[in-house]
Amino acid sequence: MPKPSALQAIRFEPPGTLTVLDQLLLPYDETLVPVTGIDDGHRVIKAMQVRGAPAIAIVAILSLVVDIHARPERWATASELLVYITEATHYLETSRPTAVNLFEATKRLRDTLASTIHVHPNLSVSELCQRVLEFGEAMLARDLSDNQRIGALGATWIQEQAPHRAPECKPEVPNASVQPRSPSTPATWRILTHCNTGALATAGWGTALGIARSLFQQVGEQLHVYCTETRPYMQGSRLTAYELVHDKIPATLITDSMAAALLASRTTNAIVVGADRVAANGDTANKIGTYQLAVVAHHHNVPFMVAAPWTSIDLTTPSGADIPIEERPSDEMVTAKGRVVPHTSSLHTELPADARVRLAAPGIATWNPAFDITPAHLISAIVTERGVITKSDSQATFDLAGSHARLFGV
Ligand SMILES: CSC[C@@H](O)[C@@H](O)C(=O)COP(=O)(O)O
Repeated sequence: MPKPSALQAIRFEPPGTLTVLDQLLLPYDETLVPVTGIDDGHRVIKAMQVRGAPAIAIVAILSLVVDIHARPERWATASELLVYITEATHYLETSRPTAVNLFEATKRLRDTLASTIHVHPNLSVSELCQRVLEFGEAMLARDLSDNQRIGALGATWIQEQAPHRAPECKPEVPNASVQPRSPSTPATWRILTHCNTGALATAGWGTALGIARSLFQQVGEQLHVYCTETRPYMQGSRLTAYELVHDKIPATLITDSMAAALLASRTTNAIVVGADRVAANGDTANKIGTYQLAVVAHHHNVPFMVAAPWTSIDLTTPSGADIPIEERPSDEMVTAKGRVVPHTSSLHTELPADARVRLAAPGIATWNPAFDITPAHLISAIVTERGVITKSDSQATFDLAGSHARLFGV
């Protein structure tokens, strides 16, 4: 089990104690929220107190673990418990629709338990509860090891494949979080990332941000990470910046609208993002704003990398057109309600509270998709824990079913 750290989104003490870091309050407040069962699990996922494709799946399953261990006397047989688990996992699936990790984990759990009971018809309720606990603990351990593998593979790929930066590049934007780099010393390696894909979105280390961590381990201060704010939830300014400052990785925050100007003014080795669902042809659903970064990367001939464990790859979904895109409530876009206020003015304190969290004119209509689809032809590489998957420039899509067969030896 990974040792507790300030960045640990999920804290589980087997078999029945689960808390999550309330990410609506970061970076200003580190509050742990207890998750005592599937209702709490559904609520913290839907409200985005915990978020990130892998973390959503892990918290859903662990909320079921604590739920069934609370009062196992509710069931007389393992088969009765399996009925409850089946209903509970389908309920947890209604929390958020896009990240496939949740559906992969719930289906795999149901199939595993049904097979177990078929082979061991006399399994007791407590023995089945134990199997669910082991399943959840294995998810935590596997996600962390997957991320560290993705980080190492991605960092190596960038150093081997991404264009080395010209020395005459402009220096980095001054960086307050570590010893300010002398203006005349530009970084050797520069990457841009979007949303939050670090320890706060996973069991630890992270996927795209895991690549940044691994690259920092290898090249140190010669790395400079640029992260976008990622409106409207602000995963970048509130969470990724928090992780980068915590790890003392040289970094600069930019607004979402600055990405094209950054690539136009500073040679960037790669744009590295995560994924909520990668379709069989490589089309990728990720945080809203990812698609436009891929277009900008293509225009500037910058490698565009998707970092995703195989639990985020959905071979049953043929293309991006088939991926459900979550729409979030309007007030999450036009107010800071429910999360820390990104721009609380110290002036005008006489205004009513609502006016101080309102970010748009009352009455304006909104469109608030939480994700968008990046077509496979804009993606240079998909970094998985089993290997980096690429395609020739003449290929518009990936053959991920073929990659899976090759990498898993099936
Ligand atoms: C390793 S996290 C990968 C993705 O889940 C991440 O990039 C993302 O889009 C998160 O969206 P969120 O809405 O914060 O759950």
